[in-house]
Parts: sequence; structure tokens; C-alpha cells
Amino acid sequence: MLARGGLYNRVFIATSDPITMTAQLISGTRLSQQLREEVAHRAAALTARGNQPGLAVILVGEDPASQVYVRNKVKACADAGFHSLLEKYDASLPEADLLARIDALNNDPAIHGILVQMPLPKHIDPTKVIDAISTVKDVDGFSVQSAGELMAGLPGFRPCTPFGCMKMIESTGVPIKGKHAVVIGRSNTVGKPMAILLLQANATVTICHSSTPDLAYHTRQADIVVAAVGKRNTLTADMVKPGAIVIDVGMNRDDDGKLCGDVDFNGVSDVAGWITPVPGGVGPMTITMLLVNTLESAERN
Ligand SMILES: Nc1nc2c(c(=O)[nH]1)N[C@@H](CN(C=O)c1ccc(C(=O)N[C@@H](CCC(=O)O)C(=O)O)cc1)CN2
Repeated sequence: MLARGGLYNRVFIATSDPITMTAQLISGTRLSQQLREEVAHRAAALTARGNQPGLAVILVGEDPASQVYVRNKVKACADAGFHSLLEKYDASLPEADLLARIDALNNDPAIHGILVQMPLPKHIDPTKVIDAISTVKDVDGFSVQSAGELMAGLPGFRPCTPFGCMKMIESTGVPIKGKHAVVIGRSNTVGKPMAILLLQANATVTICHSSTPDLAYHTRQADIVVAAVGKRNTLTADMVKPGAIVIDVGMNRDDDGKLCGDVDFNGVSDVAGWITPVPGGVGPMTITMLLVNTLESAERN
């Protein structure tokens, strides 16, 4: 039984032990609300100057989860006062047609951000598609150019999920500088950029992955753990240093079909200092940071 409320409300867990340590909840929903209000104010100022932020969202195929995400992105745009275009294509869309569409959007002055929802159907090369998006409109931050800018510490768009995770860590008020951070997962869209962002914030960073022999050895030393594996119960209470900040990027289903992350939330809440929930944690922040990137693209314009 969980009682949740504010950004940093304690996570109360009904157990037989009344003095178990309880982590503070980092609510992505609440933090998103605050950030989206700021985004909407800045968007209104830009719109008043004749430069309304505009986002193009492209969905190829009928993946049910992707349909929900693109709908949520379009709604978030409307709520923030952005102009948005949702383009939906049949799964059989030829790659060349998609590239031609991106080319047209690259040259559309009303569009400041372009995103192609992932995953794409098998016959389409995601790298080719992402790299076709103009760097100045790559608000997902997935292109090779954007990855290079991140690596080099140059200005550019940061991938939305790790960017959101950084905002969540920062929201705790705990300085990242000098902390030991462990990132579990090495994907190009989450694990690797997450590690670089933490490094740029002066954390000492360890990246763990499926071939790491003793994951718990590393996580037990971590002040910050980011779990981005895609496997539930990857991080359990015995693997966490007391007081640590735990960020859960996972989106999995439990045996009852309920959405859950990579972290054993109930168990880890007894040990960690801060923890993100699933749902209501990193997911909403991913969409919020997309708005932030699109707004910044329009402001640069
Ligand atoms: N072009 C992109 N494709 C994909 C991205 C991305 O950032 N850019 N990320 C994911 C999907 N994604 C956004 O696109 C995304 C996933 C989940 C959520 C979210 O808010 N989840 C909710 C729960 C939703 C549910 O009930 O099913 C939550 O965690 O609270 C937002 C965005 C892959 N593709």
C-alpha cells in the first residue's frame, strides 16, 4: 500500500516493521507539471513575437504503445501552446518516402523539431532516418551529430530520457559533483548519453551491462543508480547503498500485466534516499524534455 502525494513525499510502505527507512518519491508527473508551466510561458512569449514553437511527429506503423506516446506528445504540445503536426503512415511506407517527408519538414520554417517515433518497421534503417533530420531540428537528440555534440560537451539537443533523468536527480538538491553514479544499461538512447551527462556533471561514472559479472558489487557503492535495462527486478534492496538516489527508466509488465520498472520499487524504497516510480516517473519527463528541446530550437531560431 503506497501513499504518494508531492514531489518529495515519503513513500510509506505498509510492513510489519514500523521503522523501515522510506525513500522520498521523485514524481516525474509533478516535476513535469512545473517544467511544462515554464515551457508554456516561454512559448507564449515566442508566439507573441510571431515564432510559435512547432513540432512534427512521425509515426510509421500501428504499434499500440507508439500510438499512445505520439498522441501524448501531440497533446503535450497543445497544452504548452505549441503548433504540432502528426503524420501517420502505414507500416509498408517505403524508406525513401519517409526520407523525402523529413527533407520537406527540414525546410518548413514553422517546424522547429522533428521526431520519428521508434521503433520503426524492420525494412526502414533507423540510423539513416534519424540522420536525415536536420541537426537543428533533432529534438530527440538521437542523431550521430547530436551524440557527437554531447560527447564533446558542445551545445546541442540531449536525448529526452536521460535529460529528464538529470532533471530528476537535480530536483533532489543533492550535488552530483563527486558522487559515484552507476548506470545499468548501455543503449545509444539512454545508457550511454546518461553516463556522459553524469560525467559532465562531475560524477564518477560506472557503466554496467549484461556482461558485468557482479552487478551488485558496483551498485552497492553507488550514490546514484540509473536502471535502464528493460528487465524487472534488476535492482533489488540488497543491491542499493542506504540513502542512494535510484532512477528507474524501465517499462515492463509484471505477472499481472501491471506496468513496472527495472527496480523492485517496494523493496528498494526501504533502503534508498530517493526513488522514481513507474508509472509517473521517467516516462512523463521524456515528453517534457521533448517540449524543452523543441522550445529551445524555436528560441534559437
Ligand atoms: N522518437 C522516440 N521514440 C521513442 C522514445 C523517444 O524518446 N523518442 N522513447 C520511448 C517511448 N516514449 C516516447 O516516445 C515514451 C514512453 C513512455 C512514456 C510514459 O509517459 N510512460 C508512462 C506510462 C505509460 C503507460 O501507461 O503505458 C509512465 O512511465 O508514467 C512516455 C514516452 C520509445 N520510443
